[in-house]
Amino acid sequence: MKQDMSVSLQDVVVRRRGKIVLGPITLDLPNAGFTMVLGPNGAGKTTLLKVLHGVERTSSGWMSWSVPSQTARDGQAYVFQSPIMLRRSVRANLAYPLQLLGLDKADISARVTKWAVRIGLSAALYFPALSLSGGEQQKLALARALIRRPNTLFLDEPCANLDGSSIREIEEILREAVQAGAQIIMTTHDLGQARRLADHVVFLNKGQIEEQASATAFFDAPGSVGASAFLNGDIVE
Ligand SMILES: Nc1ncnc2c1ncn2[C@@H]1O[C@H](COP(=O)(O)OP(=O)(O)OP(=O)(O)O)[C@@H](O)[C@H]1O
Repeated sequence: MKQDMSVSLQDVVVRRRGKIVLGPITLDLPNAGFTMVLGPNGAGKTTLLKVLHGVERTSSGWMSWSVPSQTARDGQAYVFQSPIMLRRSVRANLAYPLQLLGLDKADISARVTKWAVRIGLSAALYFPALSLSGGEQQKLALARALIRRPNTLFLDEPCANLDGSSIREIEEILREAVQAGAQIIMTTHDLGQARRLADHVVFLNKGQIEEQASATAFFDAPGSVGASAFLNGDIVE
């Protein structure tokens, strides 16, 4: 059974070299399936994802999940824009998070086999992960995150620089994860992808939340000047 992992931020501020790069942010984020964090370059999207994941030091404010913070942390996975692979085989990369969880060998083998098939890499199980193409590495990174069945998956631009067929495959895997009960909080510069996947949108501009809405409301009738400009492909002031 997946737990409902909603999160609240109150007056959260992140400073770097004395400059505010995010906040102050006050936000109640429901578990909405797919939440897209959108906004222009440098708006603070990656920083917000890292705050939510607990790996970005905040200067002030507080955050609370609807479950104890350790439970929230244990249920999270984060896939970076450039996947970080162990310098080992595809199989070792898939097995690693399950070994950390202490699962028995039979369970690990079954899950690794299932995911290798799912991402089309069953013939490459013993290849070095670093010999894979960019799209294959990204699918492997995603599988390595999903193989331990997280409640909350953070994805920072998971499809940057990938071709159309890789994007399609990755979106399908993400949809299945949400159908299975995970929530996904992700950034993308691909507005087509945001429209295809989003249930909920958080729009950031200059470190501030300018709008938060259901995907339908956001895309059909954006409520802020910045979001309208962003959706029109204009320069966002
Ligand atoms: N290590 C750092 N030191 C100082 N400033 C940083 C650092 N990393 C990011 N910033 C600044 O913090 C702000 C927010 O960056 P962030 O990466 O969160 O934005 P973003 O919306 O994800 O951008 P992009 O769409 O370009 O990935 C930007 O102004 C950026 O220049």
